[in-house]
Amino acid sequence: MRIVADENMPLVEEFFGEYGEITRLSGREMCADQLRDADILLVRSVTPVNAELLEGSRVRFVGTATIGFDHIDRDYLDQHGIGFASAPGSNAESVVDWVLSSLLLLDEQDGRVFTERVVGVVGAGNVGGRLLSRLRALGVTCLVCDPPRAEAEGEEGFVELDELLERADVVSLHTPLVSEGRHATFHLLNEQRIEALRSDQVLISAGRGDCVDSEALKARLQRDPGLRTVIDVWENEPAIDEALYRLATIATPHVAGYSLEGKMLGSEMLYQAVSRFYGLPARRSLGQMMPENWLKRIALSGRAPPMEALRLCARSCYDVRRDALLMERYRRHYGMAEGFDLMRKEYPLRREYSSLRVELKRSAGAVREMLEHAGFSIRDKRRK
Ligand SMILES: NC(=O)C1=CN([C@@H]2O[C@H](COP(=O)(O)OP(=O)(O)OC[C@H]3O[C@@H](n4cnc5c(N)ncnc54)[C@H](O)[C@@H]3O)[C@@H](O)[C@H]2O)C=CC1
Ligand SMILES: O=C(O)C(=O)[C@H](O)COP(=O)(O)O
Repeated sequence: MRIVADENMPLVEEFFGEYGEITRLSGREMCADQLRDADILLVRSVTPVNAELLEGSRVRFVGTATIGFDHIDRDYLDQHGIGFASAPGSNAESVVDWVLSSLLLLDEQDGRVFTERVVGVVGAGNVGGRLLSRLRALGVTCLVCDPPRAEAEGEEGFVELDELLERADVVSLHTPLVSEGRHATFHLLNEQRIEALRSDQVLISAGRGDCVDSEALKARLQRDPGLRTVIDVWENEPAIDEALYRLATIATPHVAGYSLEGKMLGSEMLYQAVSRFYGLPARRSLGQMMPENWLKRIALSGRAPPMEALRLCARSCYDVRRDALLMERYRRHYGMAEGFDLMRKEYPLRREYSSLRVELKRSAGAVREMLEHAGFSIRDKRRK
């Protein structure tokens, strides 16, 4: 079999090597001519997979190593009997780490503690749901807006979007991009809703760029820089609006989900899907390939102040500041569009909070609880 895969997908050779011959291509530049004799196509979010790309090819299976699949024309695949898989949940923990790191950075900027803010989560699926679990465990008051879930599960525990926007101190967007239908999310945050936000609120956008009307957001921020924004996903990536970029409080180039764990799991999920589709054995597993975090452990005394300990562990593992500074460096060297993509291609190693072992005595109640709830792996401190 001939397998064509995005050049930015890890472990393709390791997983798929025994299934066939692998060709690596740039995801943004992939075109129909390159797929003529391909059987399996493995993409990430930057490749629109549709009639234009697939017409005339013999592709029988398409996999995207991402959670979102708004770049895939599912109807076309169904109509042509082409198998499909995405990687649900693969990098959800990574996005949650990115949100927590951003909240901690905002705390530093304005001398508050995020656990005292009301956080509104819009879209409570794999990402939003895990964010809610960690925040609630940390004692944060949360509001949830997810109309599809509210319809299926009952209204209790859910609020309308406009109520959430009014009541939350922090609004965190985690919806998929859906262009049509009752629950469409294209410009879910439209001009009217953006205008209604208070100057003391924080808007976090980590779903898809098109869920927010970026022209309206830019106009609002130009008039009122008080409103703070943490933006990972943008309209027109990679050629994003530089003025909006400059107005954002924290800006990253669609890397919230870029932990090593998240990217590798995405590849493994596609390997398993291909194995099921073709009835081939799946002999490899991620466990054999996931390296240990080079920061093996942090040992803390039970006297560590919980919030200080959380900041220290979070910064040691992943600090969103690194990515914001790096994005600015890439932009200055290469320009926005090229820099945006190059940073994603050359993204430095990043591990999830769960990969960091924190050693604490069993009796270290409050600090132990806080770190565990934030997502770190807690181990009992050994006696000397
Ligand atoms: N910034 C990044 O690097 C990443 C971004 N994403 C984006 O985040 C999105 C969400 O990811 P998951 O939580 O894993 O997806 P999911 O499919 O598990 O959950 C999405 C949730 O959004 C809800 N939803 C749908 N329409 C809605 C609406 N109009 N208003 C409120 N909620 C609505 C759904 O009911 C569902 O519960 C992905 O589709 C992807 O576009 C995902 C991973 C990384
Ligand atoms: O999983 C998703 O959905 C994402 O948004 C990915 O993290 C995006 O990564 P790329 O596919 O753009 O490398």
